[in-house]
Amino acid sequence: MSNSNSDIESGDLDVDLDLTDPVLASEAELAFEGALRPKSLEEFVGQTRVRGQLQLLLTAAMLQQRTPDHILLAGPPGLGKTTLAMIVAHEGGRPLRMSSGPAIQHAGDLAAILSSLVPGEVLFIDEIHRMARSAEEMLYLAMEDFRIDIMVGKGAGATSVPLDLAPFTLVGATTRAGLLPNPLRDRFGFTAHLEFYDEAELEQVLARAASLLGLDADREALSEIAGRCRGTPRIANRLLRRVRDYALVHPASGSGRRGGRADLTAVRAALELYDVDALGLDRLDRAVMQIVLTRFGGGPVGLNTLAVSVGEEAETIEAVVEPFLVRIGLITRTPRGRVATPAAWRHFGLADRAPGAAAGLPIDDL
Ligand SMILES: Nc1ncnc2c1ncn2[C@@H]1O[C@H](COP(=O)(O)OP(=O)(O)OP(=O)(O)O)[C@@H](O)[C@H]1O
Repeated sequence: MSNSNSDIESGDLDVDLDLTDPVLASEAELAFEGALRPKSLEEFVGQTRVRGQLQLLLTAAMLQQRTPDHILLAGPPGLGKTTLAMIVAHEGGRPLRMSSGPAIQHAGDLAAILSSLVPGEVLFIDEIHRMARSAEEMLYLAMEDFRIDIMVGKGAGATSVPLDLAPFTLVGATTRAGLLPNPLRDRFGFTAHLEFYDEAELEQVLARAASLLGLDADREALSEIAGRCRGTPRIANRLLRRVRDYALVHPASGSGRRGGRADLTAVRAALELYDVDALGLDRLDRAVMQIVLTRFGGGPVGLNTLAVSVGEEAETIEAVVEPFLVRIGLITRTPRGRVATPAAWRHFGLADRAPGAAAGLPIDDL
């Protein structure tokens, strides 16, 4: 994909309300996202520990002239797993094949991919926890011995024919590392757990994206977006684009710049329009919190009940919504379900309805 500014700018002013789901993102959003992907570990912002570990792994492989060990990237969506897989291929000058767990529903799907890999190729399997069990078992042997056994024929006459594969590096990505069977997890030479980004790192991501977009953005404008993007670069970049739209439509007076300037006023107005609150909660986050607080009196609420109540997949709640709500201290996970914290009651202006409030307890003591 080309990385020129004109390519990035060609998808102007499409309106996309979804800020978290990559599947539902418009084509223009995906093109925009792709154009902003860092191409090297040096350009990749944050995740310092993981970057250092990956750098070591790739350099050692290069010095020994072998394919790097298999790598598992775990963490919530939008933190850079696909980007890192591309960097692993790019840094080593290796070709990259991309697939995903849901696309591998039979061992034959995987055999077709594995048998056509060229030596040294990087195979990226996104959502690897959703691959069919039969394919998973084929992958064990492929990862360990670069070999698979293909079954020929059926019933009593079936025989297994070994097939040697070209050496390759598997990069698996998952939002649910806990769902991977141990034999698969153990075959990765390195597992990276990606963390949410802090605000300083997100400001760097945003400054880079603004410069690639040719957008004149104030430091305080970027800092405001950084505080509202759920610790996630993908959301940071999408919010920046909405802010750019706003600045285009409402150019700041006297800026003298075509397309306007992204200042604090533009950021606040754009984020209000798109329903992103001061903590970065979007509509789904708020719907989840409202259910916990008002329908279940603060909890505990089980994951499935929560998912049904907001009309979402339990997996989306668990992988996308919950980690962020836990991280910013609005809910805690207990063995009996999700429970709202005092901070949640306060954030939603419901402190007087919190359990114990009627007895006059201060909210922090609840
Ligand atoms: N560390 C980073 N520095 C700069 N930009 C980043 C970084 N991490 C992610 N991004 C940006 O965020 C966007 C989303 O990243 P990416 O697609 O790699 O996330 P992901 O973890 O693979 O998400 P998913 O699990 O949904 O596939 C990319 O366009 C990329 O530009």
